[in-house]
Amino acid sequence: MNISERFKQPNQIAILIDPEKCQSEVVIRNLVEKIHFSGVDFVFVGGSTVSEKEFEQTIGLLKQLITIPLVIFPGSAHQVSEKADGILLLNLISGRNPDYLIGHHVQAAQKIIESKAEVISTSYLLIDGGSHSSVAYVSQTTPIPHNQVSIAYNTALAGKLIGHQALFLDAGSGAKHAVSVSMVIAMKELGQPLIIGGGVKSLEQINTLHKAGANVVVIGNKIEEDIDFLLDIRNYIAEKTDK
Ligand SMILES: CC(C)=CCC/C(C)=C/CC/C(C)=C/CC/C(C)=C/COP(=O)(O)OP(=O)(O)O
Ligand SMILES: O=P(O)(O)OC[C@@H](O)CO
Ligand SMILES: [Mg+2]
Repeated sequence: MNISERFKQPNQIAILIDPEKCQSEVVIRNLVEKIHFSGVDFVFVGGSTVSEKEFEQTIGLLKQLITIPLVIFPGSAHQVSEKADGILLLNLISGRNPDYLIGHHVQAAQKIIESKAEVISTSYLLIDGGSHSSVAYVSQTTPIPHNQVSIAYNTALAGKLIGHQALFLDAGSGAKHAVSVSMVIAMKELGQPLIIGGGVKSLEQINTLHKAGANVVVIGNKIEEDIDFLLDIRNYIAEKTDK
């Protein structure tokens, strides 16, 4: 099954590895071992302020170690690699910065074709999560207010009409509040694979987002703070599979 087909499955989890924060080989090996044991569905790799060298080192090692789909979640054109299985070709359509609507894409286009990674064109909406996120800062864009479901819906609808294959709502790394259940439920109507991230720190939140219709819940910071959360995730996945 290719990645865009996999994204349509329910109740999935992706772990985000930010190369900027994961430089030691020992740390990465240990993390990958726990990720495999946990049974999560994807590893996403990317960050808003990653250097090319950090990115290349991390993706090179991950490619050797990872047995589940490795998907690039790039913050800039230099985060493209032939070593990944897929790449989220993000369009930051909650913002109005042309660099994040088409600029980085032009810079990356040749490298993406050469990489042969599966390209998943993705509407990327930044939703206010109660703290100023790195993505908002780097992209110099303003997130959609947390409770403005109709603005988010119309933005995502435009992305779907443009032809994007997936929809990613991100409250921003380390958000105080994850994307709301009412926003997730509203977005489900669009019938696109729905990826939700930012500020998810508990199994309860994962479960609530899954029940609301998120196909993929992305966890970044929580694993950086507490790697053993992957054991809790393992139990969560086992329980879901039993049902
Ligand atoms: C077309 C290509 C190849 C790149 C541009 C892609 C676009 C439009 C990106 C959107 C904006 C952006 C900067 C996204 C970065 C996404 C990401 C991986 C965020 C998570 O990590 P950090 O924001 O680094 O989190 P921390 O602040 O915790 O380090
Ligand atoms: O680090 P956290 O808060 O889990 O966020 C993950 C990701 O969606 C950020 O772009
Ligand atoms: Mg970062």
